[in-house]
Amino acid sequence: MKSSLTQRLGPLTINLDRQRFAAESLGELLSDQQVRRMQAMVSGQFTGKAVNPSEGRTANHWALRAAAAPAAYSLFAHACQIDIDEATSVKTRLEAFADEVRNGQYRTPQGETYTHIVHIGIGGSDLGPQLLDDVFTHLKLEGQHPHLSIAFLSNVDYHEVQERLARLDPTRTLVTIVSKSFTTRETLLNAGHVRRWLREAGTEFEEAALVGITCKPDKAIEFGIDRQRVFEFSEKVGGRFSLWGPVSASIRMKFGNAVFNQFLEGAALVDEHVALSPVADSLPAWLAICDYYNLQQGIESLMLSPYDSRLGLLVPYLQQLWMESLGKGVTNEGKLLGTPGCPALWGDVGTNGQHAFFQMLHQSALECAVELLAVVCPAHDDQPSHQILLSHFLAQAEAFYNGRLNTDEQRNNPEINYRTCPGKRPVHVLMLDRLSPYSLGCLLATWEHRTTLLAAIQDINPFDQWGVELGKTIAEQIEPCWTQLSAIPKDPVTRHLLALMKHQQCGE
Ligand SMILES: O=P(O)(O)OC[C@H]1O[C@H](O)[C@H](O)[C@@H](O)[C@@H]1O
Repeated sequence: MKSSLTQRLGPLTINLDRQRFAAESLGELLSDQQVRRMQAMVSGQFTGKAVNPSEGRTANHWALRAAAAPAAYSLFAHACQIDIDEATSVKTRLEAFADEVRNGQYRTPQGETYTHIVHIGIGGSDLGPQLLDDVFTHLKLEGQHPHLSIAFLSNVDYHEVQERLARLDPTRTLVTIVSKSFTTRETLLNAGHVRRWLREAGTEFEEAALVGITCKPDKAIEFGIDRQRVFEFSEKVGGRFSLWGPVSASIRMKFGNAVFNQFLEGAALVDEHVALSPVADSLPAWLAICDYYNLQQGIESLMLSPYDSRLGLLVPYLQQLWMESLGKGVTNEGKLLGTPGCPALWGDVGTNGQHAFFQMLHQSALECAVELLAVVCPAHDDQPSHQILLSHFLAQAEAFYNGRLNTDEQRNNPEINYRTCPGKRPVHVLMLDRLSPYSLGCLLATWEHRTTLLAAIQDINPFDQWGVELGKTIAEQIEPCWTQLSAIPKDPVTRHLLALMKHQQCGE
């Protein structure tokens, strides 16, 4: 066997032996120019260069972790000391407030402790904290507050609002309104619903309960949030890279600062590794190079299956990071990209996926890469069942690549070819020693660097999302058409559909 493409970083191990290329050094798969762009992306982030050219911004989400692990950064981040200081100062304020909520110093107007948090936000202001809440709750961490629960409100769907609020007591609920822009329609609408619900219990509850997390503190104050409880983060932190900072305030409150800071330290380990490794040799770079190579082979789909139920929300979280960052149509120079900027990312936990969509990946003509993630040491003591789970994990990794009955002769033999599995699916194997705040931080920061490096290889901007604007603008134009007779949708199909809906709703 050729030398193994295995790399280990802290609690994370990757293996890339099952790929379609033969190169022993992944850097060989790239041009010098691509490697230079990767270098510029890495050093640009850590030295405050405008790596987000379409918005003329730096990207300093990593400074949020530097606030928890300063030593690691002192080696390379002098140029961004101001960003680190800013992140540290808001972290200190937030830590103090989270402690006050946890230890009952910050109380309801009736002098009781808070028992619920409603976290309102969407996209980057929701997916990360939801993932953290889910994983950390499963981990049964010592720091977890015994009585504090979090309910997330993201969608603009009143069914959800009703259902979530019905289970909560407005006199003992704290509300974190999380929005980088503080203009997002869904978030402000839900915040309005929740504010009314609090007000019905008494205006004093509304005044005490609201906490704002945003880059636009003036807007949060204008909304009615006390300045003391507005926690600001930098405009240079992209929404989908923002879970490391005040966006996760509710997580600090429920699980404690020590737990959250371990999560940041896990991410800081990856930053240090990426910054100090030869650029094409870092662990995230290996993954990004495989992703790029596969795209060039026409493999435009990536199925991710974590073999651990506690990671059930990982895929939705990564879908935003990956596809909002890399789903671009042009390069930084405005040239059309010939391929998608990333494979479409989807998947579900193993072994569940094996009994649903794996069949299609084993036998159909769909070109798909496969990423399987295992947690080697479980948090329970039923070793035999974990060994069965890991056996399935290892078996699928083998089956996707080796296939079955896949010689030309077998494939063309109708007597047996219904059993043919072509194999040669590129397989990325990822293993975490165990699941912890630290290892999760390490995993998510790995994906962030993988994302920005894949962007650099292709010369695309991973930090903007202009496509998202289009639907928002059209929705703004459609909204008044429900109530104003003079407002009519411009598009004839929308006009037709709206008329049908109105008819069905009111029998017009
Ligand atoms: O945090 P907000 O400003 O409310 O934005 C929430 C989300 O809005 C948009 O959908 C963007 O595409 C996302 O990147 C962002 O995370």
